[in-house]
Amino acid sequence: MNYTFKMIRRVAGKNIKSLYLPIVLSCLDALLHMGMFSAMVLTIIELIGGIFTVQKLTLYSVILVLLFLVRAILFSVNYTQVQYRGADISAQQRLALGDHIRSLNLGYFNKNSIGRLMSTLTTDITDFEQVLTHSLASLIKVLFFSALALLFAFMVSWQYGLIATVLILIAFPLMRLSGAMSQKYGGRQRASVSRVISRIVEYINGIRTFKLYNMTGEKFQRLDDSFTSLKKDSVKLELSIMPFSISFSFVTSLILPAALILAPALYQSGAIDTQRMIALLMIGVSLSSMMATLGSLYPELKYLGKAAENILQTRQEAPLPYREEAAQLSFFDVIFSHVDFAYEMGVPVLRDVSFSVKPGTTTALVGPSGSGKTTIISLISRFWDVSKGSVTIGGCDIREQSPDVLTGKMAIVFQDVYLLHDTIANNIRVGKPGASMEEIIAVAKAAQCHEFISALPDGYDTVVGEGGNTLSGGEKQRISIARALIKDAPIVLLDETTSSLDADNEKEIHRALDALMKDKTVIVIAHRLNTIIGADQILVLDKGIISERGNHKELLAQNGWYARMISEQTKAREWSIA
Ligand SMILES: Nc1ncnc2c1ncn2[C@@H]1O[C@H](COP(=O)(O)OP(=O)(O)OP(=O)(O)O)[C@@H](O)[C@H]1O
Repeated sequence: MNYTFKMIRRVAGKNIKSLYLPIVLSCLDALLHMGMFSAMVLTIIELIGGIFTVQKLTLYSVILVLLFLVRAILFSVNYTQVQYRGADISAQQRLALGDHIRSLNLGYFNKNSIGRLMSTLTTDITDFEQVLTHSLASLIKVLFFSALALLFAFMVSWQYGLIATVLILIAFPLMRLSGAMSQKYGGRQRASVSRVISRIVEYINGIRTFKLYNMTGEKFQRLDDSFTSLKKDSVKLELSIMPFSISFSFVTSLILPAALILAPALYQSGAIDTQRMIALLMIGVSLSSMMATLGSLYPELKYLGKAAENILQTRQEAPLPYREEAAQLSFFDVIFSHVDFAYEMGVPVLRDVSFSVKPGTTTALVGPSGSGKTTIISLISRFWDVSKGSVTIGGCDIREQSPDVLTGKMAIVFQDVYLLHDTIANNIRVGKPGASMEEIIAVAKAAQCHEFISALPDGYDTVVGEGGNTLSGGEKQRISIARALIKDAPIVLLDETTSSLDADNEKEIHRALDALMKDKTVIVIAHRLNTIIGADQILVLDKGIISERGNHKELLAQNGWYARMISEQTKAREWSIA
């Protein structure tokens, strides 16, 4: 239990204070519960003793009603406070985790499935809130009440107190075992839940492909398998806890028969009077019912405590390091010096890459698929850090810069445009939060998308589907260029996408890109070589090495890969025109 408490304390941090009120109120409730219990015992004792009067009946009734009212008030105060604090804690935890996840190296997302992250941000945090606001307080109340009941048992009859203590001591290891099982198999079941979430996300994202290949329904085996394994792990969890829970319940349920046998025996031997006998029986009933609650609460708390462990694991992931007092970026050349990089140890992706890009110039990256072009862009934006060598901007090593500051200086247009499920205006505004409508329309015009946006029934207020599903590829692309334009960042990183567009769209996108690239430090991944003929510098990558460099003319003169590709693409164009 110590471990679970430690985990909860570490995750809760200063939120641990939220526990104080529910715990104090729960203990108070346990005391009042005990008061009601005593009033009932007295009533029964007096009824049996034949000394019950109307005055006493009135007195006990008033006491019981008052205690009931106070408990009801306490309960509603506690309940509303707990709901309020619980929602607050969840929101804080989610925001803090979201912030933390944003600061992590992209390598973290390679190692961890989306399902694991989603279940940490949803189920784990909700479960943690449940621990903090309900389960722990309930556990403490049960323990407090049981301790009081046991104390009374000793006061009424030390023999019964001793028997009840021995039974509880025998039952405790069983309870701990049920908790250990809950922790072990609960962890596996939680991992299964993560896998199911991953598969569902995969299924929804790929629904078009799955339909095309008739892989929907029962045929999407990976989804089915994840459901089956979740079912198995859930059953295993229940079955692993059950023997210990049942044994615990069996041993603790003996507390009541022990009272039923011992109380009359002690009474007959003259060791206790009628009142004590009745009190003993009532204590037996309460104690065994408290133990039954404890038997289910303890493994539940252990299961929920696992959520704290998952949250902590994510929080302990080290963010990208940077120096708080790093020099401010004011000059925006980009220099790669002898850069080596590998996503996985022993699999080099870039080797000894050196080049520089001056402000106001354009450098194009070309080369076969998998040669490392996107990786170069990812290193400039610090999605990853180099393994060897350095990348500097304005003379500063980018590893000293906070990722937020760095990406603030960059406008990035990816091949796969992601638009939020929001209005077109807000999607453009992502580039400059708080931008006015005039600014948005100005950049939309420059990005050649004002016309088609204005033609939509709701214009800039049109809500696009998540990922931008309701727009064409070219339209999404131009909106993403408008978003980059409004950011007006000094460095522009482009993954050019004209290959899948028709001629009109391509022309429009090029006009939009010209506006975006004007006077900036531009690095562009080019798939169609005819689009980069005017670039100041062209770097040809081959298996992570720069194999050719120069401008269009110089590379043609080198008569290497670039010259060959230009001639092939020219031939292909001639054929398509013919
Ligand atoms: N996140 C990743 N984890 C592991 N390996 C990766 C990752 N991203 C890319 N790679 C590998 O690194 C190599 C370079 O990939 P990169 O995407 O930089 O190539 P590229 O030249 O941009 O290719 P393309 O033109 O097809 O987009 C490839 O072998 C690729 O499989």
